[in-house]
Amino acid sequence: MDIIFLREMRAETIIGIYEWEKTTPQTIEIDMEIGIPSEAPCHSDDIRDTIHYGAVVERLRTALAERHFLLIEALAEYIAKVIRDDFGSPWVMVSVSKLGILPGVKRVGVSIERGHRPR
Ligand SMILES: Nc1nc2c(c(=O)[nH]1)N=C([C@H](O)[C@@H](O)CO)CN2
Repeated sequence: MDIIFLREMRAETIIGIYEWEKTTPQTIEIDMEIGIPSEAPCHSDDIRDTIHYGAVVERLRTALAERHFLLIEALAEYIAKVIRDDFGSPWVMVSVSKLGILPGVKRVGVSIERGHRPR
């Protein structure tokens, strides 16, 4: 399967289980691997045959500005669902990191994989 990857996308969102986190936006970092439905764009050279990565980023930035989650797990699940349902990806890997939230830890996060990845 061919994969589009996006690394270290930063976004502002309300995320967290503690009271201060429910009012203060935090910067999160998102890494994505997005399976594309076919090899067609490699041959056609046509953006209509693939997933427009700019459209993914725009869609997620809008959603993250509006949606609030408690857990990074739930946020990662939401992102995976958007990519699969709205962009038609058969397989995604999504990692969400919080930066500098724990003393002595540069970043902490979760990675999830959804859908089927054909060999
Ligand atoms: N597995 C998780 N553990 C924790 C989460 C989380 O989203 N998933 N969140 C927090 C707090 O919001 C924390 O990031 C604030 O310091 C704690 N543990």
